[in-house]
Amino acid sequence: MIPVPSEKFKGPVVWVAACALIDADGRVLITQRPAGKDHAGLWEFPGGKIELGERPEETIVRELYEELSVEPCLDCLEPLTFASHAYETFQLVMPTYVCRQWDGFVRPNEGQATKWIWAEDILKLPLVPADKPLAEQLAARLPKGRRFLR
Ligand SMILES: Nc1nc2c([nH]c(=O)n2[C@@H]2O[C@H](COP(=O)(O)OP(=O)(O)OP(=O)(O)O)[C@@H](O)[C@H]2O)c(=O)[nH]1
Ligand SMILES: [Mg+2]
Repeated sequence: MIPVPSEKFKGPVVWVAACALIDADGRVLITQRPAGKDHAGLWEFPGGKIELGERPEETIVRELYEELSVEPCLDCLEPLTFASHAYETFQLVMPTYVCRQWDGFVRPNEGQATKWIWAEDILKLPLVPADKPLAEQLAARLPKGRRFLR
């Protein structure tokens, strides 16, 4: 069920871009928000706020390098879906991609925990509130057994 914002809700729209990296076996990278950030301790897909003048794909390339030292292939970012969620102070809109090709190895740069996990197991983690539909989409698109997108 999608939460409907109350009519009194006046918070700004915040645009964020996120990306599920998928490894050769079909596992998905998920990261834990570090202490000091909102939703600390909850799990999310790597990414961040879209800056002025950026395409969401460029945000992902920048954020994944800053946060994890990996460089996703810009042309390999495949749109998955988007999240829309009314937080208390802002309305999140978050285009979300998948990517299966990148340069480098995951090295968390912000002290955040990371996990490579099967899509269906993501739903067992405490997720940031907007992310449950994203995890459900991924679990639906990555078949069980051999887990390939198509
Ligand atoms: N990266 C990311 N942010 C998410 C997800 N789901 C979700 O609600 N958010 C929310 O989007 C907001 C912005 O994301 P962020 O904190 O990653 O932004 P950022 O990397 O630019 O961080 P900064 O503002 O500390 O530099 C946060 O309130 C975060 O909780 C998600 O799956 N990934
Ligand atoms: Mg971030």
